[in-house]
Amino acid sequence: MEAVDYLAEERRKAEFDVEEMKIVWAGSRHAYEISDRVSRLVASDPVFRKDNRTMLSRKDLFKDTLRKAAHAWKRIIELRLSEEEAKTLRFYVDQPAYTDLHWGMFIPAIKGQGTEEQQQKWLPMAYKMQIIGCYAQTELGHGSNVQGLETTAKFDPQTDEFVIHSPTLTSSKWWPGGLGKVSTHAVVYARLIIDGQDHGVHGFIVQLRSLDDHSPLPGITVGDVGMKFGSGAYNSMDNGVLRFDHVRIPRNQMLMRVSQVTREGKYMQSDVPRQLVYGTMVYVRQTIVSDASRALSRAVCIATRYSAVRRQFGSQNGGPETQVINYKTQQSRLFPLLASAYAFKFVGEWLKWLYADVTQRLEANDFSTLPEAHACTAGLKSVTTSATADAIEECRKLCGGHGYLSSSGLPELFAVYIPACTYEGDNIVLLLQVARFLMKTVSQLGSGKNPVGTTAYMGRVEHLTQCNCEVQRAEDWLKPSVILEAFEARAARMSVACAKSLSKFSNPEEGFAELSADLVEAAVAHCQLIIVSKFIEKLQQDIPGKGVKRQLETLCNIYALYLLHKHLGDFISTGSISPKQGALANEQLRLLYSQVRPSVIALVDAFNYTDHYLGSILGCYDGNVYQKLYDEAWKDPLNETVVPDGYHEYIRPILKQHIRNARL
Ligand SMILES: CCCCCCCC/C=C\CCCCC/C=C/C(=O)SCCNC(=O)CCNC(=O)[C@H](O)C(C)(C)COP(=O)(O)OP(=O)(O)OC[C@H]1O[C@@H](n2cnc3c(N)ncnc32)[C@H](O)[C@@H]1OP(=O)(O)O
Ligand SMILES: Cc1cc2nc3c(=O)[nH]c(=O)nc-3n(C[C@H](O)[C@H](O)[C@H](O)COP(=O)(O)OP(=O)(O)OC[C@H]3O[C@@H](n4cnc5c(N)ncnc54)[C@H](O)[C@@H]3O)c2cc1C
Repeated sequence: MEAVDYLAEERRKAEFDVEEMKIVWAGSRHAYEISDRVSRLVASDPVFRKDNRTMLSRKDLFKDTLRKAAHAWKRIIELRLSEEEAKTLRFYVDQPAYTDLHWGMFIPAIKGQGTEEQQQKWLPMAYKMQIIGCYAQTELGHGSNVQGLETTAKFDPQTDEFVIHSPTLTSSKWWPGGLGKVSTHAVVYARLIIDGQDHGVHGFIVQLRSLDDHSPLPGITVGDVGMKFGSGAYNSMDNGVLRFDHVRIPRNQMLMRVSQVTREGKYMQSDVPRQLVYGTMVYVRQTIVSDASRALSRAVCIATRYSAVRRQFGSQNGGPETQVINYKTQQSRLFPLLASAYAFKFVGEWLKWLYADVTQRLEANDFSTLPEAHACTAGLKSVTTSATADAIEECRKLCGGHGYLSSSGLPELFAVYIPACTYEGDNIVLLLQVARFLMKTVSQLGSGKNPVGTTAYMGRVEHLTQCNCEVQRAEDWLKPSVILEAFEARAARMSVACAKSLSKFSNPEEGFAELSADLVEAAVAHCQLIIVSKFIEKLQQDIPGKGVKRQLETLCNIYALYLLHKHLGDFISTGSISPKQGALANEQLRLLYSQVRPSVIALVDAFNYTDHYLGSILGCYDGNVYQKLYDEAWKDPLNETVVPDGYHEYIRPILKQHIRNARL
């Protein structure tokens, strides 16, 4: 059999209806149709070509990004694309650009923190891209500690203006995407100072560049922070540095939904919580969870298809060697990642719902679910991005040597993805926020206030800290109630243990710092419980299509039992399960790998990714890997000449040195 036929043969083995699974993956038939149409539109447009991206110089890459962003905007207008279609277009264009921050943070910041009047003034211009904005929060000296920002906004009652200033080197804004070379405006986070009194960090709309010739306005120093990790990758983005030298803006450019400054310089707070100033981050963290499933599914699609094509060892009587996907070690590394991609997809959908719900409540001045929304977005952002970053690297290794080639698509995907563990909140810092939320929840148990939402399980803490797992045979691990209780017991016991240890410290903050590593582990256990439980909830829905639900059940079990195996120490040391039950879970996991094996190619086909989007020779749909790798090699600039540039200067003199030496 030719390499090109391997995937066709695999597709024949699928035990479910792939077309129906495509709809489940997309979220709805409507979303599937949009995704399918727009991905083909992008793939067939030469402006969106990206196969040469990693070869471009920084300047050429940046100009290419500007061209793509302008072309995308033109197509959005010409084709009258809806918001959903435009977002899908951005996703398939697959090149980080200033527009991500304009649409993803600048506009949401004004929507979430601006008054009605401010929204009416700024949003129409932003929607038409008559102004382009970014989100300027982080500084050279402070990122995680938002309260520690140094930029100042002093109110000048004489002129009814704020004076924005960078008092120190460390107060220089540093990192904001789109700031370096493109943004005309920014939402700038600065300390509000009135009459010498510091009112903490607030958001201000500041114009940075002229709308006529794009030059920085007086008092503004702005530029790009420089090359980042990897070739291509996030270097298409102009992450920027910005300093203010007493820049004046009108008073009405402070975002005033949360607090206001009057003409007389009086500081007033609305009855909305101060934390709404952080609202844009909650919004973006929620979108990052869905992005994790996209990046992970892309890497998994590449590694799965290649693993079915690649053969090593095991040839019998001159027959073909074994497909590497049939090695149990390959399966135990790859299949949990496939299951994780589906798990992150469904938890991302749920988080989107949670965010919509909290937004609706906020509009009605109900702030009760804000702390949970913060904890869920922070925790799930952290857990899904860390797992995805590790998984992309694992997929590279699963593809052996060829995974290290740029044309595999994996090195660039890794380089572009890993900052997700840092931006929108360093993952450890965010898990500590979840831990604070959990410790608060535990401390309130027994106070008559029942925990709700994702911490509702804590309401059964007495049972969960005493219950015994009922598993006696491997197949008992297939019961959703058994899996759920094991994950709930582990999470509850880890939180309770941390709370007990904390109570021994006379200074709770000192205790929190001392125990922070354990607290992070408790937070991870809680977040993994959320992901597992949302996957199980998804399966309670009506899911049509032959064999679709069954495949999803298998994936859900793989995801849960893989986590259980990986964190066996937690489960056993908390007494949530016994060592024997841990061994039975692993036995069941092996059986599940065999069960899902015939369908794995179809399960990655269900992502419905075009070859253009995947950007990988190893992952192409037809599986014609070797011919494509061979052809691609000859396109490298080094192969433009047979004898390389530099031969006469640097190679020939070495090769000929014996002649020179002989003459001496
Ligand atoms: C191959 C091509 C592929 C292309 C792929 C491209 C993909 C592109 C996808 C996406 C694009 C994304 C682009 C990303 C751009 C990045 C942007 C940024 O990074 S913006 C900057 C983000 N910065 C941070 O996240 C900073 C992190 N720090 C904080 O959030 C906070 O300071 C804190 C650490 C959470 C809190 O610190 P602190 O302890 O000082 O807290 P306080 O401020 O005192 O507040 C304490 C109380 O407030 C509650 N709280 C905190 N945060 C929130 C919140 N966000 N919402 C609600 N409540 C909050 C906290 O719980 C405390 O409550 P109580 O205990 O007092 O009740
Ligand atoms: C590609 C990229 C794009 C970005 N885009 C933007 C943007 O558009 N706008 C913007 O404003 N910002 C942006 N940022 C900045 C980003 O939000 C910050 O880098 C991020 O919040 C982390 O902050 P930091 O750099 O200060 O890390 P630090 O907080 O300095 O982290 C350094 C180390 O210290 C640890 N640490 C810090 N605090 C604690 C603690 N309390 N307890 C335990 N450990 C701790 C961290 O875990 C980490 O290991 C971007 C960053 C990147 C990389």
